[in-house]
Amino acid sequence: ESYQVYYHDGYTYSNSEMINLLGLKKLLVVDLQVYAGELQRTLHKVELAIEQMDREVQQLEESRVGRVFSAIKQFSLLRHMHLDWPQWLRFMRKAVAPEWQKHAQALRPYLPTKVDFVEACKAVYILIDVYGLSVGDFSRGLINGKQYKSKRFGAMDCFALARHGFERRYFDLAEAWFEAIALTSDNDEINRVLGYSWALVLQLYARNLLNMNKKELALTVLQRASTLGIDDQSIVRQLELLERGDLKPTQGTTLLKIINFEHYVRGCRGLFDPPKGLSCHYDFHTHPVLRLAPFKVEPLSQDPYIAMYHDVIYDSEIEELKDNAFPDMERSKVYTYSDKDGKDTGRTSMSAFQTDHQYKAVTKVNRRVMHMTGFEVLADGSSDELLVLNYATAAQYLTHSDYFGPAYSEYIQRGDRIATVLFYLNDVEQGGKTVFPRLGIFRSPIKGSAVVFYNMNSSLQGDPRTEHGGCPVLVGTKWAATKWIYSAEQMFRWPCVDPK
Ligand SMILES: O=C(O)CCC(=O)C(=O)O
Ligand SMILES: [Fe+2]
Repeated sequence: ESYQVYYHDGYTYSNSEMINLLGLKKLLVVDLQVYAGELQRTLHKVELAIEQMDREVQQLEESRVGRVFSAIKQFSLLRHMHLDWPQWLRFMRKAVAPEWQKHAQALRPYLPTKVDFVEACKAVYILIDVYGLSVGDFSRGLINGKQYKSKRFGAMDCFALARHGFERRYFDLAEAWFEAIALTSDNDEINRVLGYSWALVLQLYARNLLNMNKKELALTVLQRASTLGIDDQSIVRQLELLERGDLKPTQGTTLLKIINFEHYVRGCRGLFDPPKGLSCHYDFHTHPVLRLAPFKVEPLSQDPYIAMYHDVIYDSEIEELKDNAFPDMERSKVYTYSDKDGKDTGRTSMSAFQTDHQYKAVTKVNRRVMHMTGFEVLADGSSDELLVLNYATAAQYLTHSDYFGPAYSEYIQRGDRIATVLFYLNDVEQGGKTVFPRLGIFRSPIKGSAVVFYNMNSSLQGDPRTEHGGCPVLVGTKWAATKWIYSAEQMFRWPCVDPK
């Protein structure tokens, strides 16, 4: 079995990149195994030598008591100390399995960077914040009342997340993560091998408590250190400083509050009321083929027009789209932000554009978009290529608009994104809703359905009410496909709308 390691700009929290990371881990474990084997053989040799030296020391000890060292013993000791010991000193400095160490070191550039790691921490914090989860429950795999067996954080995970919160001054959530460490079943892990110490954990925990103005509790935590058998000078010092009142609390903060964050969160939690006064209907008219097979349309909003279309993409097409897109998926970009590579923490999905005619499913889906909307999508510049998306657990697309506005460089030729068709390619176990915060509308993904919405008003200006987002996936993964349709080509297809 061989594993290929791909190097690219960072690891997103995503299925395809986790597969790469797993491959890397397997390679490194092999290196470490060989290293361990060599270490064991070396250890065995050293132990044999120690045994022998111990025996010699015993015999020399007897000579010392009698104060008679035979000429042989004298010579042998002198030779050993002069010739053997420099060898042993050299031996101790020598690397074990150096070529395997070199191999492992060479893989270092492929390890996730600080940026990747911070983004992963952020993703967890966003999940907790958006869904209002209890850190204690979440860390043990209890999510909205459902116990997930394989989803448990270890002590090191909880500590890393606590530290992230502490460093970013999210003291309340950090406290919950510090507490979660105690709930893990492997909390002896800290202190082992890599030199993390309980002393450090307790100090940061106490500091965090102080910042939350819980000085008494902070003192208790530090005092507990000695009963836990932790003997560390820095704890004693911190205790003194705290008792003397020399440590002052730092002001905390909360997670970034984006525009309409409150509404976004309400939508993601499914707390909006269902739309009123709209009823489902069959669409027989948008295209002649619909007379035979009408679409099932569930309107969500009349103005701006938003509707859910049911059973508009077949399972076989879905499989074809996913299979073809998966190997080409890259971190999704955001074009309207100034960030130069387009990578944005607000959009953490992976995606790949699929050219029309690249394979049958794309052609069929594009044609269906035309039947659903009555818009042209195949003519040059009339739409973006179909974008197949995968949101891993915790991935999301924060609130945004799909239109660009007049500053868009191709505004004159292409117009703007008049409509969006978003196909759902699977059911998501928990989370992953599409939310329109300003309109109080949300929808959970349903495999085979699509949301269709018009982004522009009847005078062809971007309609800010169409602002929407893809909520973080809480459990499972989310597959979707987006078709963005541009206005210029639709000149004669734009439905007449009653200006009210
Ligand atoms: O994934 C979602 O629910 C939203 C996707 C979206 O907004 C887009 O692709 O433009
Ligand atoms: Fe969008």
